[in-house]
Amino acid sequence: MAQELIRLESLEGRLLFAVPKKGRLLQASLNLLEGADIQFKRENRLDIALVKNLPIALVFLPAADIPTFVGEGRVDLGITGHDQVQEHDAGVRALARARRMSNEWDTNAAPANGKPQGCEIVMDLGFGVCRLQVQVPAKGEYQQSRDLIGKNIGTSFVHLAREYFARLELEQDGVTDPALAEGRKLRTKIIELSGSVEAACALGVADGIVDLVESGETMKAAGLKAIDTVTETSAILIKSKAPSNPALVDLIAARIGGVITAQKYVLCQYNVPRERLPEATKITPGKRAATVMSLDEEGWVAVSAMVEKKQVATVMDELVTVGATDVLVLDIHNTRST
Ligand SMILES: Nc1ncnc2c1ncn2[C@@H]1O[C@H](COP(=O)(O)OP(=O)(O)OP(=O)(O)O)[C@@H](O)[C@H]1O
Ligand SMILES: O=P(O)(O)OC[C@H]1O[C@H](OP(=O)(O)OP(=O)(O)O)[C@H](O)[C@@H]1O
Repeated sequence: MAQELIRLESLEGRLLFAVPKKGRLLQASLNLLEGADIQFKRENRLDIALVKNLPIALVFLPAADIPTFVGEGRVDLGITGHDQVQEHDAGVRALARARRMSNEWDTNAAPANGKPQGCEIVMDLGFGVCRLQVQVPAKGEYQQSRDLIGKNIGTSFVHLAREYFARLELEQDGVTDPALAEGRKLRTKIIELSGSVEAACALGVADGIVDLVESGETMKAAGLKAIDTVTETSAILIKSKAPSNPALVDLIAARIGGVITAQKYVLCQYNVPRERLPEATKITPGKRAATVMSLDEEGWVAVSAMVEKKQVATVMDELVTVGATDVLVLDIHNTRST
């Protein structure tokens, strides 16, 4: 406790950066921090770590809570899933609707710390890619989401699931007037589950579920199939609308952006006869433009250009067909551009 108090005091003047404390996004987030040279040592059981080389404190939080902390301006920056931000925003919309219905207007809605509410997406981080899908027993009677109207749905994403089924119910009932839509009670029952959602159908808790799917292994093992996608998601960097140190937020964003670019691209170098250069640079246009240098051999040039990793094999094949030789592919450790 004493150690925790000392730490809280030393947060003074530091930018607060929320990082998922466990789960699917943790390791990739730590790799990003390392790539961005954000140095820290996380003490055992402590969810706050002071960064040694920058005025930043990392706060390790559940991915699902990070949009709330950033959105309320308690924390300046955060890494979480886009699905979690969407779920949080759907929750905010539900609360606003409930307040409108009960005529409870302004006082509770004002942020306690006076900061503007909500978070902004700074960039996609390229990992944690998956889909939030409606799933039903593979051998069951339900074929489309509409068949689940009025049934029990198990999920951790209750607000997104509610909005999804509310839309389906409106469509089915032919309601187009937003005023009529506002006060309607949902016929579909959304059951909040905090984990192992895929077991809900087999255990008779739910008729269908709304859960994340990446490889589909979990879904298949549970005897389920996907019948619709609620949203697609990946990890994102978010910032509060009023960060305590905007310049430091921009610096961190630039560093993280550089690491992501480095992970996404390789450097392709080759030699090519000068007269084939236009064809070659069409294949490797580079991020801005390819670098072309003269070779100490008449009629030849050396070219280097960044190429997306996932395209590099095809690019190499194509370069050879236009007469390139000595094609090399090099890893990029880090990058920075404006
Ligand atoms: N199979 C997956 N593949 C890719 N990304 C995933 C996958 N499962 C979850 N994610 C991403 O990671 C985020 C956190 O999910 P995760 O299951 O790791 O949560 P958690 O914080 O460990 O909580 P829980 O205790 O509910 O499992 C999700 O919101 C989603 O953005
Ligand atoms: O399509 P797949 O590749 O099988 O991935 C999907 C699973 O991954 C996530 O759960 P996770 O394993 O993180 O644990 P959890 O169920 O406890 O959230 C998600 O909730 C699915 O269950």
